[in-house]
Amino acid sequence: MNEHTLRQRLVTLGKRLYDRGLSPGTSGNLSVRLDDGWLTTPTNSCMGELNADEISKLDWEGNVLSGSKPSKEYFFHLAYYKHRPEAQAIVHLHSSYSSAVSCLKNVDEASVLPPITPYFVMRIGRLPLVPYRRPGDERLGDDVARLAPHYSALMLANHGPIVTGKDLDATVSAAEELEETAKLFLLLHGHEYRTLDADQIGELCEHHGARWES
Ligand SMILES: O=C(O)[C@@H](O)C(=O)COP(=O)(O)O
Ligand SMILES: [Zn+2]
Repeated sequence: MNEHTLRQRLVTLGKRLYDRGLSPGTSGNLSVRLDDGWLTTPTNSCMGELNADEISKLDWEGNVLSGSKPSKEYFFHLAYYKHRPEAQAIVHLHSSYSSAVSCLKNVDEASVLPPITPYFVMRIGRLPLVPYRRPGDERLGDDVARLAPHYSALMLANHGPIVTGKDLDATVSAAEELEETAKLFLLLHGHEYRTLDADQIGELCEHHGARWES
């Protein structure tokens, strides 16, 4: 897709996330790679009301080339792109169930959600917890740089998820699926439940390119 189409797609998908209640108020940010830089949502923008012409365009040093002032967290998007070449797009949300899970005590910090469904394993994989930092704290860029080569998605403690993917549409879909998995996980609280076993996960890795190694 060319830049013009991707700008329109950011507007459409931002509205979809907002309308589904996954990005309340002015929370969250989206970005996508271009051949000559990358696009991100402006800081303090409402995902439901993005304007294609105001979307910020940056270079690979983080300089703004056009558009409005970018997300204050442009630096963790940049870190993900630099350290995970296959990441073509990034979605950060404050979606309720995922954010609720990000606040739980005693979660497995190697993956805050267990492998309860195939789709979660295939589209997200292991989801490590990133220790809490104030939103906008540039040390988040270092955290992301360290983890990006190994994980397609991260959970920011007491905040929300960051999801990457092979293109913008796939990344938004994966973020939606993550939210559903977080919801299932919380619904299962207090119940005995199965997780996928090592053989079942291995099969997903073999047939669908999933990754679940520690
Ligand atoms: O939680 C925050 O403040 C940010 O992580 C966020 O979601 C929105 O920040 P901007 O992208 O700067 O609007
Ligand atoms: Zn946030």
